[in-house]
Amino acid sequence: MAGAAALRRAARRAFRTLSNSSAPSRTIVLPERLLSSQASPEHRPRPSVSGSELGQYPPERIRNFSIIAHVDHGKSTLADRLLELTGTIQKGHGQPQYLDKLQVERERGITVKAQTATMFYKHAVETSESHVADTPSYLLNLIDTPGHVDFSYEVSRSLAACQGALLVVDAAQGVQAQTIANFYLAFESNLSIIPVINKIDQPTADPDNVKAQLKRLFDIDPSEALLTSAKTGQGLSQVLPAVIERIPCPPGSCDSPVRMLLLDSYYDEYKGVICHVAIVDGAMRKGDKISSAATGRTYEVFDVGIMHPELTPTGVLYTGQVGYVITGMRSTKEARIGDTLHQAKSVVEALPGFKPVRHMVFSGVYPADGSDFEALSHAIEKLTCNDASVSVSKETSTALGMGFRCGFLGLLHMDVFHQRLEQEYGAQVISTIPTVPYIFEYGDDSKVQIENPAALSLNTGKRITACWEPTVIATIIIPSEHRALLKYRLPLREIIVDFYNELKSITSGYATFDYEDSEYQKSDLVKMDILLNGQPVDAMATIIHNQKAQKVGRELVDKLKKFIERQMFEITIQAAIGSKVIARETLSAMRKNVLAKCYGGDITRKKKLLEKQKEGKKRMKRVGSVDIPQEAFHELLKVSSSK
Ligand SMILES: Nc1nc2c(ncn2[C@@H]2O[C@H](COP(=O)(O)OP(=O)(O)OP(=O)(O)O)[C@@H](O)[C@H]2O)c(=O)[nH]1
Repeated sequence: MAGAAALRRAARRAFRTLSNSSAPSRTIVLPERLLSSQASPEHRPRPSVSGSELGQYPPERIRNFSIIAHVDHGKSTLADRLLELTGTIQKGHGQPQYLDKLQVERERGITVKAQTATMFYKHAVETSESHVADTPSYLLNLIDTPGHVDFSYEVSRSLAACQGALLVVDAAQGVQAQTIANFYLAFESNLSIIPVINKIDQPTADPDNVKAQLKRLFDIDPSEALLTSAKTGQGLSQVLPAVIERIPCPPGSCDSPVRMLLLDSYYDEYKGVICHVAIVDGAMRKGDKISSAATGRTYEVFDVGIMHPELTPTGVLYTGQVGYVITGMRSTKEARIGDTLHQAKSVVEALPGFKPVRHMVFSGVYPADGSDFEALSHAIEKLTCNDASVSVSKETSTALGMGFRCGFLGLLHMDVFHQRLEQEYGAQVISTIPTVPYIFEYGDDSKVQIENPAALSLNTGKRITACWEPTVIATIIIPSEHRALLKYRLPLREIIVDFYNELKSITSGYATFDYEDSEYQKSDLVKMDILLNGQPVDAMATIIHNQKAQKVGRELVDKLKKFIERQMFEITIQAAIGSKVIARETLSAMRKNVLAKCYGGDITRKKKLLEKQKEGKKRMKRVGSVDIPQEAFHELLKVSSSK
């Protein structure tokens, strides 16, 4: 039987080899510098903005708005056009979706992180008496948000800094699942919603049909819809006037002590923790002392400014403005998202903050090489500064050593987190089978939430009396000629793998899907262990429905047999529930006498062959008795969740 350490080393190396060989090559795209001597004056970005300039924008001349939509309906492209229109970035800056700054966003073509940009815009107003055009200047804060359901937490946080939202809908696809979800997020936050029917340049665009959908589903007056093409620029000139005329200015008292909402934070290697804030009352200046309502700690304001669209120091931020502040915070544990920062020593009422995040999917994250644990720990700490919606706690696996149990908002979020760990911090990781949080109740009425199946001990002497699993309310839109909108309650476990892909494939890519978390439901669940040569591989334990266990167990061992390489000795692969083995496969040994064909006494040739055999032994030692490629975990999950 292989020792735990050997098993651990084996698993790590096998994962690393596989992940290296299967990793697609990636191109690093770095944001271009904006300033260009070629830019025409109206398109040249402002190199700096002074505090006195900012002081010319009282709340009445400020509008804070988000762009929300279903995935790919054109939010980031529309944001580009608005940034160009206001001269915030140079026209044809050569980098589409400018606000999608992360490498992972550029590679996947999706927004995962909400981004704010401050724009200055002169608004022409016709006065009723003289018809003379007046052009007061406005300060507009635009927040581009992600469309994918996993990142709706980013959307709801962004909306807290806004009084209005542009609800972008693709003119050909019409209202989709996330259009509905995002509409309700904005509606429940009491925001003024401006419908923007985008992509009207497409041959299949049908804006009238989309207007009818907006009326039917959200009671939006068709005359309120703006028709645009973020691609050709058609209709874009109406967007910012509508923002100014239809979205209210931010509330707040200019004369009160400063009070602001901490919207987001991230870690910069050179500057430390950078907090994005929305100033609700008063003003914040460089050198001021501010306190956190959550921790009570006081900090000095080292730098303050706006995102224009890069960090632009202004020395001050006034009521209603959105910008950044750099203090002496050392980690984002100090910068709690949703916290109220306020003038030190003043007593202020804390702002409502945000709903706590609910983690839908948990998975173990381990260093591919055990000696990299400290480096991985550092990388995770820095990345969670940038993505505070991930929960992290240390855990130890017999198979994989020391690592972390991380909670994510969904599978895409998990994937993106792993990719960012690799790309931004050079960490090579092994992730275990994602699982959902189950609740188990014991005979003594105690309950335990299980985020790692291996942690469910059946030998506590306590009898499990009930189990619950999380469910979601899924919304599926099938744009067939009858345009069906389906709503189902589904176990969360059933949708975390492949559900979306399968839905897309059976509807030829037309169906869209969104879900919101719902309550826990009672379920008949069991823990299934996978044993290799009699030793349970904790990282492969799963919790599944009892009635599926037999079938899934058989398929799991079958799959593993295909993944595990033959060794110099026999390997048994078993699936077991408690002490009962429900499926078993045997991988026969591979035998070879390397010197069998070596006649005569050529010692160098013999040596070579023996060296080669040593290599083989090394691999055997390395493997212990098990070779588990990373993909095996995902394949195993597919088996266990799709039956
Ligand atoms: N034809 C046409 N294509 C557009 C228009 N606006 C955006 N697109 C294209 O639609 C695709 C998606 O655009 P994005 O701006 O990335 O969409 P998004 O809503 O920000 O996407 P997520 O951030 O992933 O939710 C890109 O290929 C754009 O070039 C438009 O008005 N007309």
